[in-house]
Amino acid sequence: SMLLWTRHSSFRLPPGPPGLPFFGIQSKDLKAEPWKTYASWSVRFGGPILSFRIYNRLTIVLNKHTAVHELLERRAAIYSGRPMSWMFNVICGRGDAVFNISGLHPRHKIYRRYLQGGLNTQAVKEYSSILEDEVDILVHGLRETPGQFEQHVQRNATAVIMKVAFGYSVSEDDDPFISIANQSSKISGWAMAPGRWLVDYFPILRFVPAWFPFAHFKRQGQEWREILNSISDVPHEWVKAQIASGTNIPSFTSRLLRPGMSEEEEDIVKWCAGALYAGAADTTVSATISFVMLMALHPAVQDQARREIDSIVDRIPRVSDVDRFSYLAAVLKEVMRYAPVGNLALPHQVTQEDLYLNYRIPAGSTVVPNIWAILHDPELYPDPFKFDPERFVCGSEASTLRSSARPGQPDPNAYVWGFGRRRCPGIQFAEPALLLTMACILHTFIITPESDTVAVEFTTGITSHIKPFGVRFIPRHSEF
Ligand code: HEM
Repeated sequence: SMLLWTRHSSFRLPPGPPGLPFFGIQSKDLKAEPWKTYASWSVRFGGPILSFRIYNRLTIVLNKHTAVHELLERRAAIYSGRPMSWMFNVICGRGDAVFNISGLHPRHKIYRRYLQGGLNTQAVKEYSSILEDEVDILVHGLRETPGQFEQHVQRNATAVIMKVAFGYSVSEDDDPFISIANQSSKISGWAMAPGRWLVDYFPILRFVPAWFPFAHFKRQGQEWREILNSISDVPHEWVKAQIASGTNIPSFTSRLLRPGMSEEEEDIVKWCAGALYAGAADTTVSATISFVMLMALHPAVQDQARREIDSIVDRIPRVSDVDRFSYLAAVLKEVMRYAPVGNLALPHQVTQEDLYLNYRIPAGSTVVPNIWAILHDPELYPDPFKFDPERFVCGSEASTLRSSARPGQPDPNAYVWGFGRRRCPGIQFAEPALLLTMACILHTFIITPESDTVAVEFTTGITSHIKPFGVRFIPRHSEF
């Protein structure tokens, strides 16, 4: 096929499992924690990078930090694409979304500029009161109904990003914007499921007319396209109506909208605001859940973090305090290392044929960075399955959030946010937001497991977290 044709054809592809003729590797083989499967293939087949096929599409997995730095960062000019999903991008019409658009498309640069403008340190200061109001609601919820811990964390993440993106206040239950957002991410998950849609592998099928007996995918795709289009307009139109009636509160969208904007410019604002929800909701929830579970399992770490917070503030922490919590910053790094939110980041696509360590990387291959394997590489992180924030404690009083890790143990921030031109644009927002949540929870509660015997297991998905087990939130003070 086109994909495997190459001018470096005398060089071998990276090693990997051959899979079945025609089918290649089947998606069911990658159902549970595929990052661990990929890491084990590196041992079995040898070498820091692997390749395997699903139908006719080649995936290259990067299991070593050296490969990730060399390819996704140093050679970012040709490694910043996204794999083409015919079902999702073309038939469902989502190709212009920030996450899906090619890094070579001129719009990608504009998106990144808008996102950086709306999520930098200065902008985050303007969102402080949103974060603080919402974390107070979270802490109150944990006090009232600790058994619904996951729902409280989910509500918090959603409410924060809806207010930041659109100035919209989420209501108590059955919020229409939340059901829209959930519907959209559910459909996206189905439409992007690898191996599910033959048209992703044999794009010629997209020309099959929708009435054709086996063209279920096409009728399904057209239906999803209409739903996705109409629901991504809802919050945007809501902001415009608020602005028109003079009742809007400042948000990412309202700051960028100007009278007389072209349709094209408005479309860009809409896709960027939509990406905020998609980028922030599940990631923040995963990190927070893993943090709570790890605190329940590691009381000494929990105590030390709380002593630091108590020594700095004698009230509920605020955004302006979080830079001073250096041990807590080390805890966050270790949570993200031990339980990475995105174990495989998002797949990149290489847009030109390349050669690495004498392996050929054909143009169009999907390139998957195995962040989990890197963060559990014993050469970088001795005893990698041990949870230990001391790895990242610098010793100096002046150490801050952005200080680098102790020599020898690289800062996980170099990996957990992805790579090169596609690196997460939400870091400067996500870090203080997470530190605030962590500090407020530890200030208010002591977290203990309900049972002495709990096994640490992880969920599988684009994001992953420790599977919640029963925990108690024991209040340290009575409310006011
Ligand atoms: C714990 C929190 C978070 C983690 C671990 C995280 C991680 C990531 C990762 C791994 C990627 C893919 C990078 C790549 O392709 O190499 C990504 C992309 C992205 N993230 Fe985040 N993220 C987090 C929070 C956020 C937040 C809060 C926002 C927005 C407010 C956000 C917005 C985005 C966007 C828009 C992209 C797509 C960038 C592109 O395709 O060019 N993320 N993130």
